[in-house]
Amino acid sequence: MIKIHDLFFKPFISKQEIAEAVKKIASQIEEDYQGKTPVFLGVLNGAFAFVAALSKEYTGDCEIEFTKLSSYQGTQSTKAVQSLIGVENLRGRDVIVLEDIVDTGHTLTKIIEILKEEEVASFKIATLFYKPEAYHEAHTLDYIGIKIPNKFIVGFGLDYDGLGRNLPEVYQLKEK
Ligand SMILES: O=P(O)(O)OC[C@H]1O[C@H](OP(=O)(O)OP(=O)(O)O)[C@H](O)[C@@H]1O
Ligand SMILES: Nc1nc2[nH]cnc2c(=O)[nH]1
Repeated sequence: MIKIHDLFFKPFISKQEIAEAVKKIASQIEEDYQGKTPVFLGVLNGAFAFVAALSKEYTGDCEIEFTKLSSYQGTQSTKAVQSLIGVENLRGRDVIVLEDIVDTGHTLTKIIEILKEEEVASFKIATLFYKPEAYHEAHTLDYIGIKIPNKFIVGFGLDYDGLGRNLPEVYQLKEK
């Protein structure tokens, strides 16, 4: 068990399980994008670890870009998702959005809205972690690493109030 700020977290997803999920997504994308050069669009800050891991497993040509939005404060999602960094130069490109986690889907919905405005050629969504019980948006997720229950997690890019992103495995909030 670990303590971050005021909360306790228990080990939940191991390094090996994460590595396997990343490899699975990389090979699915490779199969679907043969002969193409997709742009991996990482959603900062959380997706940095997933983008780094996935891009090292991906053997085809690809470009890597980042966008930054923010919806979480503490352990609660807020509805107000704001675009902070633009997504320039994506017009006509095959974009794959890389998310560390899809929870309520508010962040994703905003990103999709932006991608449509940018007139990309195509886009797909890849997420390392997915909370099906929390997701109520319409868009289908194309590549899913690991489905998890609707409980707050930290590690492998995901933070609790700024801390925990550097943990190499994932921890789940321990209920009192
Ligand atoms: O599906 P949702 O409920 O919108 O939650 C998913 C988003 O929440 C986290 O980002 P956050 O807004 O916490 O910013 P961060 O990546 O900088 O930590 C995560 O990285 C996703 O982008
Ligand atoms: N750290 C963290 N960020 C999130 N953003 C959406 N869901 C989560 C979660 O479970 N943990």
